Amino acid sequence: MEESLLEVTIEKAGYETGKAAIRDVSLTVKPGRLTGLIGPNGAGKSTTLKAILGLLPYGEMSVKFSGASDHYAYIPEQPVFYDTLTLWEHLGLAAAVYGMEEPDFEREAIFLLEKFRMMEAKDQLPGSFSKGMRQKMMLMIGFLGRPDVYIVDEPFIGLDPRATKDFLGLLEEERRRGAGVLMSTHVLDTAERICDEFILISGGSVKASGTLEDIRSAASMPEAALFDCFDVLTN
Ligand SMILES: Nc1ncnc2c1ncn2[C@@H]1O[C@H](COP(=O)(O)OP(=O)(O)OP(=O)(O)O)[C@@H](O)[C@H]1O
Repeated sequence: MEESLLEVTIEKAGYETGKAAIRDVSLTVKPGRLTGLIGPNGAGKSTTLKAILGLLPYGEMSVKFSGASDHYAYIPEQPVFYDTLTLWEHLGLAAAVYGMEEPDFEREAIFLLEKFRMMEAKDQLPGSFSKGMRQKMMLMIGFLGRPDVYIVDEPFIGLDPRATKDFLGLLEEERRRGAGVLMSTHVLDTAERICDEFILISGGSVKASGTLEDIRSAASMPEAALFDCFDVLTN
């Protein structure tokens, strides 16, 4: 069996000790594969990602990054940035945290600035950026270190169609390199196209998981789009 980059078994996790916001959520991330975490507002998607990242006060759970793959990037839904650092300085700070050598940092940072069409904004402060530009900055910081595992919380809101295409192209390249991805999203038509597997969460627990075929079986809708299965399984 193919080795997983990340194996997660959450019995219970939440924001207060003893109070579970999510329960019985298990998932794996494999090399080159994209697992989509889907579910309605308030279902527990961000909570699941935060639990995996160790950001919650309460968790009865096991999170295993296999072997050398403890090198991961978390790309949050809400951009986080320093008001006094330019885009280039943010990338430099991330590179220092990743332990990158200066020439590698400069090559990769320039590649990403060109890829996301942000070269002109390189010396600007993100406080003056649009929502989409801030989101692109978070993506660039995530891609910079070329991690083994990407944990991405709703990347599509705020990105224009061209930026979405640039992002998906780069993610595809990273998957070919062997990186695995766990991504939460509401954009189900895109999820249906790009994900290998799905975890459908509602009310803090998993309602269905597996390939699109598995989700269709769970919904008893053999030919249906993910969107329609979602509707049936979360109602
Ligand atoms: N900081 C917090 N403190 C307490 N409860 C929280 C906190 N953040 C989220 N919750 C609760 O945890 C549950 C799951 O929320 P979560 O943010 O994981 O949903 P989500 O699936 O990511 O939703 P959305 O699609 O709206 O982003 C909700 O009941 C929510 O009220």
